[in-house]
Amino acid sequence: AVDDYEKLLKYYDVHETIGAGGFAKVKLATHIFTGEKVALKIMNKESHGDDLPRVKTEIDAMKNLSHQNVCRLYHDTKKIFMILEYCPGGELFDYIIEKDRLTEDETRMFFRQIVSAVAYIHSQDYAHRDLKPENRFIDGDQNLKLIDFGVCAKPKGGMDYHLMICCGNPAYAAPELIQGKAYIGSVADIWSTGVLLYALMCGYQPFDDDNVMLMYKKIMRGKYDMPQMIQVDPKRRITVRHLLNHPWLMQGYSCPVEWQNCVTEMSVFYKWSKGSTLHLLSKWDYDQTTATYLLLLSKKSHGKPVRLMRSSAFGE
Ligand SMILES: O=C(Nc1ccc2c(c1)CCNCC2)c1ccc(-c2cn[nH]c2)cc1OCc1ccccc1
Repeated sequence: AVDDYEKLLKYYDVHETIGAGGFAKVKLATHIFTGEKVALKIMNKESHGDDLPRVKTEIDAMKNLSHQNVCRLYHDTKKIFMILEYCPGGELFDYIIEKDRLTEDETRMFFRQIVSAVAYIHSQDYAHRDLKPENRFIDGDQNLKLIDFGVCAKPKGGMDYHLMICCGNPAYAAPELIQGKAYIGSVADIWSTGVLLYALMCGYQPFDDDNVMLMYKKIMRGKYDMPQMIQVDPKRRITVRHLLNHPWLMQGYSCPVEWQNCVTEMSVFYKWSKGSTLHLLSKWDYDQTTATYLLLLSKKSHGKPVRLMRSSAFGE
């Protein structure tokens, strides 16, 4: 690990430690060639590397996920050091605490980003399984970034495959998950996202109790009439697709939540498979495909919707 660290110092200036958790500590760093700030996550010695499946799960997942609301992994060295997207806003959890609770408009602004990230990872056949405010960081432009894919699942049999492992924070865990039943990861993610929405709006969790068993009873009871996300019956729970254009989420916005990243947006727009889109892009022919992709990236970096239109519907 020491020589790995030495190698890292050729490319990054490492600064102070800003956070330390169970598995790792996080230091601020600067990527020397670009001058861009990054976060350096260092796995703890004893729990380092591949003998901890969680680290491998997290790194493999982050390598397959590229989205404006998912924290980017830029570089990993043999599962000990991870160079990650810089999120100076810290945890959404702390943000809610210090603001007590958010206005409806601010909640909607954040929640659209939360739903966008969930829709995207589900479209890539990943279920996060530990969605909570602590796993959302705010970057320098008030964008939310989803982190911690340590317990995520990419079921071999696709998203309808039933999972068994019970994981995540009980306060955000779906009823079917805490009952130890076989559950569908993406459906359980919707429950957690519903609990998160409640916490954003109210400043406290819907099902809370110091006694975990009493909390479980509250979760099982459901306690709300006409719920769509914290719906106890997983079969009747709203799907993320229906969330994207839910009236409450559309209020004040002209369009449904964009969840595609640039490649998926292009493949849908051109009606190409993801594979051939990636192939055409990797040729860098500097033809209209290259232009479309680079201009879409530029739109995204300026916080504009990651969307392509056939007609000149963008006005001026
Ligand atoms: O960039 C990150 N954090 C971060 C960077 C700068 C600042 C702050 C925080 C807040 C504290 N004041 C200084 C400004 C940052 C990025 C990615 C990840 C990460 C991605 N997968 N796993 C971890 C973790 C990060 O941090 C952890 C943290 C540190 C202090 C508090 C809150 C959170």
